[in-house]
Amino acid sequence: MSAKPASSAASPSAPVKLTPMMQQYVDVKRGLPRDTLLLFRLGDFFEMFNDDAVTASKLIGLTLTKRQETPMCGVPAHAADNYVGKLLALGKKVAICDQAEPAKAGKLVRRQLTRILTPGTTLETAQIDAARNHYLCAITHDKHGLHAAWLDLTTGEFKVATDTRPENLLPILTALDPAEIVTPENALPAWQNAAHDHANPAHAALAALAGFCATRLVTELAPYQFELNSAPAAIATALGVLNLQGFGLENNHPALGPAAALVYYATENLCAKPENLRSLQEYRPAKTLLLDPATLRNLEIFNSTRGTRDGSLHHAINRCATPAGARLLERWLAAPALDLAEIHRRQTITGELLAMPGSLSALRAHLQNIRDIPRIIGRLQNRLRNPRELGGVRDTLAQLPKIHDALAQFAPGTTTRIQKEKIDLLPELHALLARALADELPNDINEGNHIRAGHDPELDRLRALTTGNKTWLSDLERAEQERTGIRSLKVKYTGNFGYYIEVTKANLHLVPADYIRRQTTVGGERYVTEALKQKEKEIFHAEENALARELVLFNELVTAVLDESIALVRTADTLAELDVLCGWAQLAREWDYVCPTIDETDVLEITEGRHPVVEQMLKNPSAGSPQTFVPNDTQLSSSDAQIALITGPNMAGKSTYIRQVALITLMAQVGCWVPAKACRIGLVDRIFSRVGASDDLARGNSTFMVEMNETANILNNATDRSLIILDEIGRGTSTYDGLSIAWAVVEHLHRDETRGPRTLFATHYQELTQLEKHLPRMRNLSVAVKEWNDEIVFVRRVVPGAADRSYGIQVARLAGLPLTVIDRAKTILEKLESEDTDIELTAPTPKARPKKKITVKPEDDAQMSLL
Ligand SMILES: Nc1ncnc2c1ncn2[C@@H]1O[C@H](COP(=O)(O)OP(=O)(O)OP(=O)(O)O)[C@@H](O)[C@H]1O
Repeated sequence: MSAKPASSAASPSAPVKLTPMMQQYVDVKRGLPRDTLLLFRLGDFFEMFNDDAVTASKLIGLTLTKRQETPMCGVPAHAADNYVGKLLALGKKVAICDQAEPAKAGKLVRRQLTRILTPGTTLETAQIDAARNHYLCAITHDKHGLHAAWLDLTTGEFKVATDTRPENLLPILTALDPAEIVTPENALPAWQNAAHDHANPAHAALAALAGFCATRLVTELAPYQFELNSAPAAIATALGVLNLQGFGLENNHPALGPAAALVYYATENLCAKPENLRSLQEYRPAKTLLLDPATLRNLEIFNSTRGTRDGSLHHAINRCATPAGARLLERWLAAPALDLAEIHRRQTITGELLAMPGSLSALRAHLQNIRDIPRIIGRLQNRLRNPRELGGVRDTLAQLPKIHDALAQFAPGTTTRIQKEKIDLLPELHALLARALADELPNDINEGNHIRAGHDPELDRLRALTTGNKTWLSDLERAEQERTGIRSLKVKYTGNFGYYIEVTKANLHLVPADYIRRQTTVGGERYVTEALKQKEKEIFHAEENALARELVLFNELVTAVLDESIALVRTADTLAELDVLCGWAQLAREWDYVCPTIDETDVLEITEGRHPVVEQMLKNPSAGSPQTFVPNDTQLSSSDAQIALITGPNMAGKSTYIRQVALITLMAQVGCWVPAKACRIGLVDRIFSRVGASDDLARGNSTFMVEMNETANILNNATDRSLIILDEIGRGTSTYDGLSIAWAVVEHLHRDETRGPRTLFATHYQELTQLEKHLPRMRNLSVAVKEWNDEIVFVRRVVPGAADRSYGIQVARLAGLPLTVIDRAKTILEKLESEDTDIELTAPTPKARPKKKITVKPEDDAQMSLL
């Protein structure tokens, strides 16, 4: 970790002599990085001191107190997870220092740092979203390109990637949405500086890289942690292998540097080697459909523009019953494989599931009861152990035979049935857990009572002692009541006092001589006897012994589960896949989806396509009555109808149409069925989009600059296999500049004689429609509206041919603009459209008169004359 020492816990101005406990605190704190808050266990609380206490109290509203001038605040130990979760969500790092032995009166308890929780390395259930992957990512950049590694510590997924062009890796990194990024010290400021240096040929890529880091928590490590020389050995040790050749990785793979940094950082934070790393895979951009960062955002793949999951594509096509399924769907959408066989396999399974609705619903019902095995195993392997996790394994294993039976309903030989072979029932492990674990399981191992009676004779014996002793106590109470004649006499227990006999004031004169007085209370006196003291020792001893025995048995069960971890995780992976595909089958049934044909051709043909998200929203609106989505066709091909230029009134449905084509393409390429009557798509290598206005003022980029950056990225990186959707390019500047840019962009996309990227271009620049005559692979489409009494009715139909006008004023009226403004706009429009340019001005006088026409000399450019 960046070895910046923490500020001393003691105030520098007052070199006070510290108590032994505070000295212990200061010693732990001194070893931590400066930005880490230390939670220090004191009995039932975790306390924070000094600056940490001030910071945390402000951030999460804890009450700040002072003890001997030391600011402090605390959280109850049993609720610490929630408070830590809040701090992590705010981008803080939290170190946990726990008691390493039971507290004994008058003796300083030994304490030790048990783990450092950071947004990217925490494993606690309360601190992570069950339905989302949780990545920690490390990146370096040098003259050979961008090198990255990412790790989901909750499941052990570990990958590396390298590319000479950062823009080829930023799509996947953005899609992974890491909770924390690790970089070498000072790398980020260098990228930020280079990003502003336009003379630097890599400046655009570095700007994008700096932009990717800007919104995330970045942790800096010393550059030597990224050293390539020592990396392979360090990684091999973490993975428990001799070398990395088995993973197809050469020792000089430049992403091993970042991978080694991740291993180091994870080890530091877990305060132990991460035990759930098993393999390291290489991600290759050329093998996946790339979705640019802008496209992920614009097409609302994982989050809607409002920042919610609701309204995203992931949300619309996620019908998973388990969190592991939802996470797999997220991974599939982040990196759709360009692998026809794999796409067809998923499509086929979906079809087979869909064909047997009864078996499908049975299967889904059983999947509902599956617990999150990959994360349970991850926590067990990394020392986060509690009885409920084991219960999760038991309950999941109990479901497997039912899932097996449900899969057996499908015809032998079907791909669906093949999944059955991949499910390991692990009957012995299930029998052991079912026999050993109690029905109701506590979350805290120290509560005991998680082992079922009858599983272990020794535990049963110890428990009988405890119960026997408790009976002895009630017998004692009765006997003493009789002996003393005090009917209100009670034998009681408190945590800090132990067992005692309580006698009320009125009866004190009846207390026998052998009672030893221990305490006076408001209502009476508390006594002990020699026999009671003796019994107390026995009880404590028996309880302690029973708990210790339970711990031994619990650890044996954990070992038994971890011995099968590979089979368990493999089975869990199969179940997650089945879950996604069952969900898709359900989705296809609910929304009448079709299985698309995916091949190597260059076409994109959709019959009666619908927007998967808008369709669902219209049907189930949060307010108002349900509406039906109007389907539309699409015919594109890189060698024929390559560019579709879509014109039409505002609000007609242009944006919806072009987005629906992109979303259907993405869905088809992850293997999902699609909202259409028929669909055929030649594999797409990248989906680009330039949609709507967004600015990046914080990083000094105006709306127009962002638009042009995104357009530049498209023109520089699109191939014949790409799909491009462009929405109103050039809108962010003056009309003529914008029109000229849009014009040139269309020409550029059409520049190759024979083929080009399949493109949908929505625009209000009516003038562009004339390009159809000159660009053979361009087609005009428009979204039809009906006109009635100077009003328009949206019919949402995409038809061949250009729109005749924009109907902007009619739409403005629908939007509620004052009628005076509408009337005035109409007058101006009529004048602008007529030969008469003399517009009578109303106050206040505009500074410039609107120009009416573009005047282009015919000799300027043959095509420009079209204007
Ligand atoms: N095919 C359709 N069926 C039903 N409703 C649709 C359809 N297409 C679009 N809509 C509805 O129309 C609204 C406007 O669509 P959209 O934003 O695509 O219009 P637009 O032509 O791009 O408008 P502008 O040019 O003003 O940006 C959408 O919010 C959606 O609710």
